[in-house]
Amino acid sequence: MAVSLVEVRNLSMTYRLGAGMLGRTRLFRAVDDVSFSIDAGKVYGLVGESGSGKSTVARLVLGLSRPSGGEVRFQGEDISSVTPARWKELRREMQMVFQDPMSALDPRMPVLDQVVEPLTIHRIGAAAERVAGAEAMLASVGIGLELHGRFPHQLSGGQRQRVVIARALILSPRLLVCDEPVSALDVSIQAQVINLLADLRTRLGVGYLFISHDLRVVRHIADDIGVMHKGCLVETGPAENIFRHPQHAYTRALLAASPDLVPRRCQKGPIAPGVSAGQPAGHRSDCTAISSARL
Ligand SMILES: Nc1ncnc2c1ncn2[C@@H]1O[C@H](COP(=O)(O)OP(=O)(O)OP(=O)(O)O)[C@@H](O)[C@H]1O
Repeated sequence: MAVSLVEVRNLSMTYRLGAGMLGRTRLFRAVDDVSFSIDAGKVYGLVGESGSGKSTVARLVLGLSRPSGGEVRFQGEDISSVTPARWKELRREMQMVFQDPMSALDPRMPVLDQVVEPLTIHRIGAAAERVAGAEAMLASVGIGLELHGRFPHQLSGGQRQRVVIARALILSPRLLVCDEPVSALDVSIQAQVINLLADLRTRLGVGYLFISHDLRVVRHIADDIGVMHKGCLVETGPAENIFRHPQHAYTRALLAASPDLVPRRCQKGPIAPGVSAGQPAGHRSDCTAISSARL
């Protein structure tokens, strides 16, 4: 059987919160027994309301935090037990695009240099090759030559996010973790950036962990979807199955919150009481994940 690009097994993350009234440290389980996999070149969309644990999963997949339980395997390798040398390679193979492009870019560095820099850090190619590679990558994300000398504050939000995407993809990663990559952009620009990401994954064969609270965005790009609720993955499966035959009440509630996307028959199921997209997560629920089988 082929090895998955990413395999997340029984992942949990418990945060220690400050001492409560009686001076005891309180624990908060932000991610609870989450399992899913992403095949090479595929897009796994992780959706859920604010606070449901999506970004925590992203940090764990990237190895930026240590899980309290479970493991993340990247191309079959447990990322918690790799050597420092292998870790450096993994840093190159896993790249990320976050919501705020401004924080991902150096405000004092012109656009072209921003994309050359990762090649320099990883000592890839000679100086002239790095520049040629960066120019080609900027062209493929739709950033013309006239913008190469500009600084981040001289770009629009959409242009900035394109530069961030070019900077991430210049290293030819196998995985791109996109955490709310378009939520800071105008709706008209969101579609352009999503189309660009969809096009790039097809052309470059890179797999995505694509996180969004917005089902409309995820539907455009994801092959498979996982629905998170209060730290648990309550449903996972092929995107079309999730949209057409949602099994979990919370998934139906999320779909009902995006009525323009829901096929009419999906709106008939019972809606979980008191749940809507964008509501902060409160107490834990039961964590029974429903796997939506391929039809
Ligand atoms: N370092 C931390 N210490 C304590 N609690 C944390 C920490 N980081 C996140 N949390 C909590 O864990 C829960 C999950 O947070 P996370 O950022 O993963 O959610 P999310 O689904 O990505 O939300 P959003 O869409 O708003 O970014 C939240 O309740 C959050 O307050």
